[in-house]
Amino acid sequence: MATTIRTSRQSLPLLHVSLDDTSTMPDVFDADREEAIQAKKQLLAEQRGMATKSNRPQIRDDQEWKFFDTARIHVSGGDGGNGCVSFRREKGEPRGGPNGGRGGRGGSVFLVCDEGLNTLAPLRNRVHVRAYKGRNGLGHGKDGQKGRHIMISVPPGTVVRELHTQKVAGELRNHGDKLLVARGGRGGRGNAAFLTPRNTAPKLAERGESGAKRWLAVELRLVADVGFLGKPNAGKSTLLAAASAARPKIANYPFTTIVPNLGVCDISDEGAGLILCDIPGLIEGAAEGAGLGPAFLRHVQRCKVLLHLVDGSSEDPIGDFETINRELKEYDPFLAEKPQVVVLNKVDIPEVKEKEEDLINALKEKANHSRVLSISAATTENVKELMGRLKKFVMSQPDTDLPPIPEINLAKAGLDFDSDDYEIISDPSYPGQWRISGEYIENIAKMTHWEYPEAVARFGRQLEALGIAKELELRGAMDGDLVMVNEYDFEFNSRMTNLYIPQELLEKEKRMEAKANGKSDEDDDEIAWRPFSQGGFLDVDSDELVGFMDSDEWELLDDDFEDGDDFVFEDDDEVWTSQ
Ligand SMILES: Nc1nc2c(ncn2[C@@H]2O[C@H](COP(=O)(O)OP(=O)(O)OP(=O)(O)O)[C@@H](O)[C@H]2O)c(=O)[nH]1
Ligand SMILES: [Mg+2]
Repeated sequence: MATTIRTSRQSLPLLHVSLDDTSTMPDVFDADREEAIQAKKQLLAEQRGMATKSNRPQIRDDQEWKFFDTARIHVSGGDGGNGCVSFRREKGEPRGGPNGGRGGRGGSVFLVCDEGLNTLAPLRNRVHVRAYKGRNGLGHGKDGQKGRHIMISVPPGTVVRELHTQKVAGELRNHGDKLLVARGGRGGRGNAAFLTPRNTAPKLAERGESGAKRWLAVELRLVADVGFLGKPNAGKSTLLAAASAARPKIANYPFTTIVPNLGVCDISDEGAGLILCDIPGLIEGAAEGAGLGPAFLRHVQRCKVLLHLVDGSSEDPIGDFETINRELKEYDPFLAEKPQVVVLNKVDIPEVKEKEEDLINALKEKANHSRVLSISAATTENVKELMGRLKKFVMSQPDTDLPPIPEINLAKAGLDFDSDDYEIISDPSYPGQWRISGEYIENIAKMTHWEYPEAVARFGRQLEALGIAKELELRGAMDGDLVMVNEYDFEFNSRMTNLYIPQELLEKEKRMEAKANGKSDEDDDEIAWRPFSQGGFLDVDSDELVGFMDSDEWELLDDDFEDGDDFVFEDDDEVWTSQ
């Protein structure tokens, strides 16, 4: 079978535009000639249905493409910097006091309410949001710098939930409202913090606490005073355009509006400042999801008053009115309870004008109140009057619409979790093995530097203090059993003392003691002055820094900060004290 291979040459004639063919054009000045060429180019392109500068659709400016009212984002607070192990070294004082500084706190992630926004579109482009790490502590008692916070701007009316539990964490309603959604980790304490009369040369420090990490479901409920309701084509967008500077799309077909439009009333002094929200029209079956409207109904949940627009030129205006109210009741009884103002539209049309009085009376009867008015959104007849009355009515409404009650506090990180909240899991088919899970204990394990015997011993004391050691014993744990916390494991020891001190370190310790007592020999000396990370101790005349991580970590941290960045310091940053 013969296959046709499309070569570029084959497609060439299609694309080729003969610009040299100016024979049909009059011989004119260069500038004109240029213009003529452009005109011809455009003509050719248009004939072929190609997009040109002038006929290209203006997608960029189309608000409808930029409107998003839901988003999912993953936020992570920066990890705290690690504490540092270092000792003061001075001539004549070979073993000075500990002076390792504390790691800086990691930056946090905040959502901040910005009234200049009315869509969650920016969050769609940025799914993972990370705050900056705190820097590691340094010698000379210097604490590491704090990591920078990250602020995410969201529009008023943004409701934040934890995705996993769907619990509400809060709502950002007013400009400047701030919600902490992922706290940065605390910095680990340096060895200076572990100085006690009994231990004057603590060789331990903490790793930084990890920042909180979670997925969030973010949802926008526009905040407006008046929400428009009505069938498609009733003239809702026309009314919004008549009363405000908003310029929504208006056309004589249903579902012209496909996203909510907000406008601030700027006609008549009485109505000025009223925030109006125009949403897509509702149709029969909306409660079951028909049409576009239902998805947008939550945007009018925050409104104090609903403006129910009835198209006077419809075949059955009263039927329309009833349909909408029925659908509303079925879809969301809370919305159906909201006070309505009923407006008969299109009274500029003579046939409508004729029926105006009857329709108004019928609407009053069906609505069971007298807040019924006729207007023409197209000619703006009575629109000023309507806005003035609307504003008065809105002002008279009580502030019953409270923001959702927060059900979960996202301000917690690592050690803010309840220390009693742990679980000991054992499997009879694996005797002698125990797994401990719980946010608090897992964080403590993460903050322990397992290479430092003293740090491991301290972890043991913490297990004891939390009652976990006791609990293990009660459940039958024996000395030498395997205990696991996350990826860390160690041997159970009912006293939880001297956990896992490797033999070589113990020997080194002895040599140090011997040296301090003046009993060292040449060989020991050499070992003693090697850096701690290489198995030795400290240098003579300078601070010996022992970073917890290998040197890669330091370089990585440096990259996290750009020159000239200013760091945000928190006033309430607690300082840990040694126990
Ligand atoms: N004669 C007359 N026509 C009107 C009036 N108000 C709106 N219209 C026309 O009705 C048609 C629909 O108007 P829209 O404002 O787009 O209606 P809508 O309620 O926003 O419709 P959807 O967005 O589809 O829900 C347009 O052709 C408007 O010009 C009015 O007061 N008088
Ligand atoms: Mg519309």
